[in-house]
Amino acid sequence: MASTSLLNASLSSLSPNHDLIRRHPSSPLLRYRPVLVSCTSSAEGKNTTTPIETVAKPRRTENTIRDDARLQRSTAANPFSARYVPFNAPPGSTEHYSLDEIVYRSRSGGLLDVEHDMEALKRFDGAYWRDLFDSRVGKSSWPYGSGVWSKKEWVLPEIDDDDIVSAFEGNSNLFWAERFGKKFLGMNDLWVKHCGISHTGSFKDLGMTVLVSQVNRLRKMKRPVVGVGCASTGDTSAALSAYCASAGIPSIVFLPANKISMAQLVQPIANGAFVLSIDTDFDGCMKLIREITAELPIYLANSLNSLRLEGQKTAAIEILQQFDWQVPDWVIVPGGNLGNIYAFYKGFKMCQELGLVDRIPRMVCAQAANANPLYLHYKSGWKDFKPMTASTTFASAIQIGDPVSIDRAVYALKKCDGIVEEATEEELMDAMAQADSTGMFICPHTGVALTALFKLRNRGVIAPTDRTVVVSTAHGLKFTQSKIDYHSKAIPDMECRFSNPPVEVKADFGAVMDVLKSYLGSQTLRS
Ligand SMILES: Cc1ncc(COP(=O)(O)O)c(C=O)c1O
Ligand SMILES: N[C@@H](CCOP(=O)(O)O)C(=O)O
Repeated sequence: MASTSLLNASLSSLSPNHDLIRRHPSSPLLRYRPVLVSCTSSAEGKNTTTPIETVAKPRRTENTIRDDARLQRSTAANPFSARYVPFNAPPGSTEHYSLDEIVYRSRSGGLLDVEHDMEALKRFDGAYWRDLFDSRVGKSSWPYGSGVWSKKEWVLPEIDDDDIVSAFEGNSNLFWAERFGKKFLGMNDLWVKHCGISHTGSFKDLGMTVLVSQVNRLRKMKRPVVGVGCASTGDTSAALSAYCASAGIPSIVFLPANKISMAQLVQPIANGAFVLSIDTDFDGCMKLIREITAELPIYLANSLNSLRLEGQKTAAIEILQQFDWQVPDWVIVPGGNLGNIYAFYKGFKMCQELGLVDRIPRMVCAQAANANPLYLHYKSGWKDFKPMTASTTFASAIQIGDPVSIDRAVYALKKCDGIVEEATEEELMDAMAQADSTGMFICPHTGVALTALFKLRNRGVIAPTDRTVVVSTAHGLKFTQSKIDYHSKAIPDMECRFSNPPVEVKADFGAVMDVLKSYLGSQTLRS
């Protein structure tokens, strides 16, 4: 007999809604000090030298890994740089800003992008970059033990290692979804990139390490940054508050009241952020934080700030790396404020432009049907974009109706021959339950992405043997209430076809035997 009460009892009073040291030549400073001088050049004049192991010096016990990094620092000038430029600027545009300026918008009010000196990066060939990035995986050297900072030259090349605030984020698991792919989709090459198995439980850590590191640098430069603020559906605020707390920087978070999960709410509270619970939705909070950061010395941490995307793009590079630099056919990403889909595109595109791979994957952006402005825009043939008021969705972190990165998302999807899909509440919850039943424990947003996969497989757009990666954006443990509701069959108008409620049984040998025999019998019959 199903026991809703068992599942809900302990949580009912709480839930606000349903919910390094091997010294390694991994520093580019180390690499271009001796290596550039002595390197051999290829036909195109590129450095083809691959990273060389240096002998590990015994570690002085009083040194921290930061001290070790300082000792390894080269005196040679850093050849790499980056700056802000208007996003998708017209040819001939000369507008640009130093990354040390506090600027979120171009002169015309448009989005910004971080532009790297690609000519400097191109002085090294694809094999060089592949080998360099590969040489840094799994190390504890500061800061390269981080999956983000292992790509530092492509992220924030000019920051001093001492200013970096990192939890050694990234290097997340790329899970071969063998049983899920075979059982539900007839696929043999399906993968889930678990970006949510991370310091604060979502992919936001990848961007936040970059943003908070730059803030740390700005504060040391005595720039007027008293605190860092964001609007959030729960994950950005968790990441911001953790990285700020780690660096001793005040954080301020604007949360839509009663619209985020309890696990997400408690994260900034525990990390000492100044938490404002505001009686509006995410879009209302976003509007407020933009107005407030224009008035007060609070640095904006949402993905409107293009620095964030520099960290997030490393997840795309990591996927290629984990496939030994083979390019998957499809990458499916759940979308809300729409920074991440562009970040993935940018990561893949840089790998192609710098010769690490020869093509980029097609991408799919998946939205909840209750918050689907991008989907509607796509369906209209990219005609007029209309922001909307998003309705409640179990995929609460993407309950966003007026995404700030709409232009970035459309650009990325057009460039990669991308597709936009949507998922109803029932579809996303069923997909989440199906994935969980094969050993995963995913969040509802990943359920949205899996629904998109189901639909594209059913329509024959994605073939059974296509190598496909579904990006899982948050840890399922942040969204347990939605799973409790589902498995309790406590969701109005939802069949909850894959629910698996606990069975209540008396503490009696015979009674336990009876239910077990019945269970085992049903298993035998099914196999
Ligand atoms: C768990 C989760 N998945 C997906 C997204 C969507 O990412 P983006 O806003 O970059 O589209 C977000 C945040 O919006 C999120 O928190
Ligand atoms: N899901 C996000 C929404 C805000 O997105 P951002 O990437 O612009 O910060 C959250 O967790 O707050």
